[in-house]
Amino acid sequence: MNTVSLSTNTTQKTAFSFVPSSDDAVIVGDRNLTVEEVISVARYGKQVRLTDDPEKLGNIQASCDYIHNAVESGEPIYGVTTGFGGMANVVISPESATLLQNNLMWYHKVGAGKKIPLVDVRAAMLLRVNSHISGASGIRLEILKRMLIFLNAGVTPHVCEFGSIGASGDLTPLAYITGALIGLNSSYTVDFNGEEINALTALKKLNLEPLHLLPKEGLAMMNGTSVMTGIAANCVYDTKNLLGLSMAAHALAIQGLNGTNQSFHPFIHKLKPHSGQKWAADQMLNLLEGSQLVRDELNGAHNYRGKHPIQDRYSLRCLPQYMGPIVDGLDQIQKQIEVEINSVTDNPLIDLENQASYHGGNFLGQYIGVGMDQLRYYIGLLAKHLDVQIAYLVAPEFNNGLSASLVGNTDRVVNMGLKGLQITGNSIMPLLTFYGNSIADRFPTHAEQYNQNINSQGFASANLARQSVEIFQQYIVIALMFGVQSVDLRTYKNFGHYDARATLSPATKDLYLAIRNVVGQPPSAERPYIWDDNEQALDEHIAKIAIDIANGGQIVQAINNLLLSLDNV
Ligand SMILES: N[C@@H](Cc1ccc([N+](=O)[O-])cc1)C(=O)O
Repeated sequence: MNTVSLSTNTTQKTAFSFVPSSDDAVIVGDRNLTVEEVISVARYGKQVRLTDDPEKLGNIQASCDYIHNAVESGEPIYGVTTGFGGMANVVISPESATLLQNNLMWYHKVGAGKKIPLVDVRAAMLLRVNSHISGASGIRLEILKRMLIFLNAGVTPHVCEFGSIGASGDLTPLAYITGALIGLNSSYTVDFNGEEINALTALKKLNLEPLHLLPKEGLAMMNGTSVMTGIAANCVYDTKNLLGLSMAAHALAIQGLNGTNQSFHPFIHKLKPHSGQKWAADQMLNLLEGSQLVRDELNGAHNYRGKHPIQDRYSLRCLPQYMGPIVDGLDQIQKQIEVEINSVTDNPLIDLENQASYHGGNFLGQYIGVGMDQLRYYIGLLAKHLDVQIAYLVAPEFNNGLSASLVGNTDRVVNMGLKGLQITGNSIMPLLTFYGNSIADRFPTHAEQYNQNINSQGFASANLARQSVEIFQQYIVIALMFGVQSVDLRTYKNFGHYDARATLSPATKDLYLAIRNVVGQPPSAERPYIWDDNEQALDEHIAKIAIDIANGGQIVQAINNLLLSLDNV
């Protein structure tokens, strides 16, 4: 994957570098967009085209005509011939109707904090076009085309992390996108294929002239959920990868612990048939199939194991029951995000058929606010489970014969193995459960002259979700490193050599190899992943694995089948 980090002091980190893709373009307006398509554009440079359906395109112009006529006739329409928000009692004359829209940009140039990742802004632009393609917003086709020119050329407006309460949608973040698109002023900046330049210079380089917004157009651009939804689409995509990697880390740990496969028997899960639970059980069976390290008891055998209990502890035995609600919950979140992606989220909305316009509130980002609260909660649950599994692996009282802290060379008495690594993990896991706290229920009570008196905090919730995803990308690395060391040690204990390629299930062997590859340490029969403490700097391993995961590299590709199965939970 052609991605490198493009972070500066003031841009939040998320790997991205624009490389236009030669794959078929994503078409906006022919059918609903999926999260997958949004990602292909936002992260992987897939080109975007507008539908050529004449009716759709005609409706866009017709909605502009509707607004034009309303202004001419002085019809009262919110935000077109009135002021904004709690000042919607102010009457705006036809002469001031254009000024009103351009002024809207100015008093929303109030963003604070760091810039959000470019991939989130790219997703937001795609979603804004997709929202306007319905012809209910009164915005010119020319502006939609301009957003696609920006997307297809890798030109991305800078947007700040603070400034939206997710109530009128993302007013301020979208104002930054709009200001750059129309070249309102040279203080708007963009990332032009890796270079930071002002919006006016960017327009020149693209052979575009600055544009003046017409009545309703500023409001149509800013009044919506596109930025928070773009962030949410990126987050749900990453979280599904992380869910897959969590399953794979558990599969390594189960093999390291010499667990049984019996707890995943279809008979058990047929009798409690939640779809997420069944998915987790089936996938765990796939992940363990053919392993020489598990106790193969699918035939109903229960073998006494001396001092060890006859059945596994809960973090192994109840894995499908614990994972199930998380799997189902993420699926539900993705479905809701996809509805939001394909929604018209501004106000007022124009009903061409009846030549009417309606005042409503589709800009309220509550689905995203609540959805991202839940996503962070699920990440916390995933992290907690992995933390338990690591604790299980390092404790000789419980780990079925492995060394304390998974020390490789036990003859070197000063070796403490993965003890420090566990503590790093312990320092992260509580943060992730903390991030699981909700924010959608903590909104300010007096927002904007009491007009936006309920608000979703969807933008903040999505920004927190991105942070949680990035932290979890570090945490999963630690779980995977424990998994790799544990299967090497188990292989030695049961077979007298350290090369787990020979003993792992085929489904986890690829992942194991990808990890060994990324850290530059191929498997060997002579020694496990970590032998003596002073032979490697584990922080370098953490960084390498984390980058590979964030970029969707070979470690994520190694579990591709598992990830694909998530589409059919
Ligand atoms: N989402 C608001 C639009 C809006 C509200 C407030 C403001 N504002 O500037 O306070 C601007 C725009 C509505 O359609 O009612």
